Amino acid sequence: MSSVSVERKIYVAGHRGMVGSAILRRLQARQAAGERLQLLTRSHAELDLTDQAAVRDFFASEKPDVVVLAAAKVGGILANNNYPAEFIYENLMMECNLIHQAYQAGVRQLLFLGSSCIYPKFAPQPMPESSLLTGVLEPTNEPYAIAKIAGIKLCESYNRQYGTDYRSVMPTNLYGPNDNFHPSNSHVVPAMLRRFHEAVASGASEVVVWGTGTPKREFLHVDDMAEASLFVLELDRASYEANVSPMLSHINVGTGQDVTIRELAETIAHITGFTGSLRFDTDKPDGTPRKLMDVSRLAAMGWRARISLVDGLRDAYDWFLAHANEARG
Ligand SMILES: NC(=O)C1=CN([C@@H]2O[C@H](COP(=O)(O)OP(=O)(O)OC[C@H]3O[C@@H](n4cnc5c(N)ncnc54)[C@H](OP(=O)(O)O)[C@@H]3O)[C@@H](O)[C@H]2O)C=CC1
Ligand SMILES: C[C@H]1O[C@H](OP(=O)(O)OP(=O)(O)OC[C@H]2O[C@@H](n3cnc4c(=O)[nH]c(N)nc43)[C@H](O)[C@@H]2O)[C@@H](O)[C@@H](O)C1=O
Repeated sequence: MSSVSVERKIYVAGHRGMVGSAILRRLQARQAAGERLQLLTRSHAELDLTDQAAVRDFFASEKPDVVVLAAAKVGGILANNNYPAEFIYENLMMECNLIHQAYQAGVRQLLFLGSSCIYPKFAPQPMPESSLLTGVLEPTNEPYAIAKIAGIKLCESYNRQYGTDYRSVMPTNLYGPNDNFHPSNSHVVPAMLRRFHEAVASGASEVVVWGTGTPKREFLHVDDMAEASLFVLELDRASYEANVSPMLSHINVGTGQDVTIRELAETIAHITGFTGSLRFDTDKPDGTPRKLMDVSRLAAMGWRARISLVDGLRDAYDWFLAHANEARG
């Protein structure tokens, strides 16, 4: 007897962003290999996800089976600190609209992307999922973190009350193709790739690095993140539920290894060919001293990161060189 697979209609929200585009690339590759998938996307200009009525109409007419929520107001430490109202308002609105309207339209499965900044500033290291809501948050990104925590709790609440299958992954700091290379609003990896590249091009003898250089961060290449996202989304429900609980259902995604910001700067100097000196601008915030993910929950489910930091940074830099004119920022 031949089995006929049912075509799934998957809506990737935020498909033009770094993570959404990486997830879309993987899904398109599977589609090209013959998998029965219908991929649904809308740019920000076509559908403003903070607009409740527009999101309601979109879900009512398109009725996707699965939603990947990779759209968000995103930025580095300074952007979070400078625009707290935008970070809390836009993220809460997008999450409420998408999760509620997905439920209303009968969406079976949804994957919400949060962030490692949901954990307390001084959480135990590495940070297990259970450290959520056990302490005070890092002030530079508290509004964004509160919105991300609300996203987790929205998914859990709809699951508990309505029996939906809405899952959450918490990525560590990400980087890779399609990143935002804005000089001041971006995250540290794209900011440094650009700044060191420009220093080499201009013959500058010094590059400024924000903060003291002592904070530690864990970095995951976006292709690993895309793979992990689809891995979690597609785990059968019994396996997923065996590893989570209804009120602690999110899953950390990372490499389980971190480096200091100084070490990151030295590695990026090497990759870009910068041989001058580093100057640490201690007027800029350090943020959380350390945020290393405990990735044992995801490892127990069967997924591990594959791309090393050096290989991943080279790939991101190659992408930047090839797309210098069109890169965001
Ligand atoms: N980058 C990182 O280091 C990390 C990211 N994450 C999370 O991963 C997810 C994806 O992040 P990332 O890909 O880096 O972010 P990007 O900024 O690269 O992409 C975000 C996407 O969301 C879209 N978007 C933003 N606002 C709206 C809106 N009002 N309506 C419709 N679309 C909108 C953007 O469109 P447009 O650009 O046109 O506005 C963009 O396509 C987010 O949830 C983020 O919080 C978590 C941890 C680390
Ligand atoms: C993903 C994560 O991203 C943010 O938190 P963050 O981890 O602090 O991320 P960041 O990449 O901006 O900085 C990491 C470290 O690097 C240092 N640093 C040095 N030089 C530059 C620099 O040139 N740019 C930036 N941005 N940082 C620099 C910087 O001072 C800090 O010590 C939040 O949005 C948070 O909400 C979130 O989710």
